[in-house]
Amino acid sequence: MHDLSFSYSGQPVLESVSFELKAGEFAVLLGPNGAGKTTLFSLITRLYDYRQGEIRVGGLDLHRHSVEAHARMGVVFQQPTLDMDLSVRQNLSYHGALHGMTPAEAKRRASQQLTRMEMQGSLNLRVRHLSGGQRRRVEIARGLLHEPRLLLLDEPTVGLDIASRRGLVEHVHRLCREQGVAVLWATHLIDEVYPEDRVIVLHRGQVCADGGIGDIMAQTSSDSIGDAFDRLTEGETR
Ligand SMILES: Nc1ncnc2c1ncn2[C@@H]1O[C@H](COP(=O)(O)OP(=O)(O)OP(=O)(O)O)[C@@H](O)[C@H]1O
Repeated sequence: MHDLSFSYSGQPVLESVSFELKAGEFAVLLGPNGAGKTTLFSLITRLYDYRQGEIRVGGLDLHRHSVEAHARMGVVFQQPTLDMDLSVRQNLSYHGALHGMTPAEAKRRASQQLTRMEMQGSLNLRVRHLSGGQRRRVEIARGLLHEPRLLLLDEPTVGLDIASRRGLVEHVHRLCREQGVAVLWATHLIDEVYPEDRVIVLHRGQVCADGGIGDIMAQTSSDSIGDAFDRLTEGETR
């Protein structure tokens, strides 16, 4: 994205945000509450429209090629969006149908993605009967069903216990390595950052740092990544 700005009723929330992700890159969009992470996701997914700046997915401009650009991205929203009374299979089949897959193709891909998420045994279970961590994994499997180039996750570990949180962070890092999909993971939790991740720090609607952990520590003359974020966000990340 390039020079993206957005306001709610005249109140600026994003100011000239620019960054680019490469295939297979895991980028953490790190910012305290209210930094503008969800707003940024809402613009990429076109829940809101933007007038200033440009967003491209796989080279396609989101305004001019909306349908094709959306076919190239998978999204896990902050609030769960699975149908609780349908089975995992039915939730995934419906998503597959929306992306033009035949039932057989959707079934094959669902079983492949669920196996990757170590959830193959849950295909016929109702979502209501799954734990919070399992539901999140199903949402990720659904987000990857149509083989997008970009996977967006907005604070996907909210409400999960520590073990489920760690498991999910590990799973998505592995998927990113194995499938070459670019991942944009929004969070305010420093401990979800892996040493090799790229970190884009968003503070009050602006990107105030972008790079590897080592670069960001050097830029801020900090001894630890926690210290660096405190300096960049004036202590709002904790
Ligand atoms: N629909 C809206 N109308 C007006 N202001 C909004 C709206 N949604 C968000 N905001 C404001 O925009 C700013 C950015 O909010 P946003 O939800 O994008 O931040 P965030 O980084 O995702 O925070 P969180 O971690 O709490 O989800 C906040 O000041 C918020 O109050």
